[in-house]
Parts: sequence; structure tokens; C-alpha cells
Amino acid sequence: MSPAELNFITGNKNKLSEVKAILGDVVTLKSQALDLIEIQGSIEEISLDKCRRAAEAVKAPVLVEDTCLCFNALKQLPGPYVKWFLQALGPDGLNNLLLAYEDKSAEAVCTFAYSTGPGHEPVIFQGRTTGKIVPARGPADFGWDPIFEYEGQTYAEMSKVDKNKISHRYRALEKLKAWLQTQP
Ligand SMILES: O=c1nc[nH]c2c1ncn2[C@H]1C[C@H](O)[C@@H](COP(=O)(O)OP(=O)(O)OP(=O)(O)O)O1
Ligand SMILES: [Mg+2]
Repeated sequence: MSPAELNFITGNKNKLSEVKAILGDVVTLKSQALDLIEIQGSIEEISLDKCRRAAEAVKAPVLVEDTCLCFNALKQLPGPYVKWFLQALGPDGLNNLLLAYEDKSAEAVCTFAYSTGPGHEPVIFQGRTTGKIVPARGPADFGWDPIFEYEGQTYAEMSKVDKNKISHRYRALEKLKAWLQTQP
């Protein structure tokens, strides 16, 4: 039987509402907002470390997630550091980073990590969606949604329902759901 309840540790309300919408009735999602230290490293290392820290802090099973936005022309930067780039430059500034390059292709990468508690090595589930970086279109409700275009529409122009059918987060949660079903 899969855990009936997951405790998703995040400080991001938009992530939380997408995860709730995508998981639906499959699991009961609890959440706690903790400001966890995020190390530098590979995408996987960052999520694993974040999960270990969350499990230590909460002393119980935890789910965490780290999101990256990777520009191919910039050798996958800003990647895990997109939060700081976005805070400093805004979506328009992020788009401007690619002005000097012809290649506007990008990948949104979502990496969940789940641990059954302190001292238990986390498992990771990753989803990727390929798109391109464009001048902002659509409501600026969530992060870099207005500049990430997938099949002709930016994430911000899509309804939440449509974004949640193709997003990096949806693809990662499909893997998490499949794994939960295999758990005793
Ligand atoms: O689907 C998305 N569409 C647009 N923007 C997004 C999305 N998902 C994350 N984002 C933004 C939030 C943050 O600026 C950065 C990721 O940083 P990241 O550390 O994973 O998120 P966070 O610090 O806000 O929340 P948390 O407490 O879970 O670490 O990209
Ligand atoms: Mg964070």
C-alpha cells in the first residue's frame, strides 16, 4: 500500500497548488513551508540534499522538489539557479539573456525527492519538458511561466489544467505516482 499521506516541504504556494491539482485524490497532501538551504551541484545532488535536510528538520517522511530552467545556448544555465536570476532580472531579463544567441531552446526540469525519514536515502523522480524562451506573454502569476513556450503557447497562456497535462512537474509526478503503487 502506498503512503496515504505525503508531506510536501516547499515555500512556494504555486508549486503546492499544482502538485495538489496533479495528484488529485491519489494521495492526501500535507504541506509545510520551510526555507531549506539549497547547495550548488548537479540537479540530482541538489534535490537529494534538500530532501535529507527536510527529513532531518521534520523528523518524518518528506517530499521536496527543485525546479530548474535550462537554456541550451547557455550550456544549461541558469538551471537550478533560475530562482536568483528571476529575482534579479525578472522574466524579461531572463529572455534578454538569449538575445545574443539564435538557439532559444530550453528545458524545464522538475526533480522530486522523497525520503521515509532522517537517515533514509531519498529516491528521486524527474520530469522534463522541452520548449523555447520567448518575450513574455500571458499573466505573470507564476515565476518564468510567461517566457516558456511549449507548442505555440507559453505556460502562462495555458489554463492550469492544460499546463498540468504537459508540464515538467506533471511528468515527474507521473513517475512518483507509479512508484507509490509499487510500495508495500
Ligand atoms: O512551473 C513553474 N513555472 C514557472 N516558474 C516556476 C515553476 N516552478 C518553479 N518556478 C520558479 C520558482 C523559483 O523562482 C524557481 C525554482 O526554484 P526552487 O528552489 O525550485 O523553488 P522555490 O524556492 O520557490 O520553492 P521551494 O521552497 O520548493 O524550493 O523557478
Ligand atoms: Mg527553493
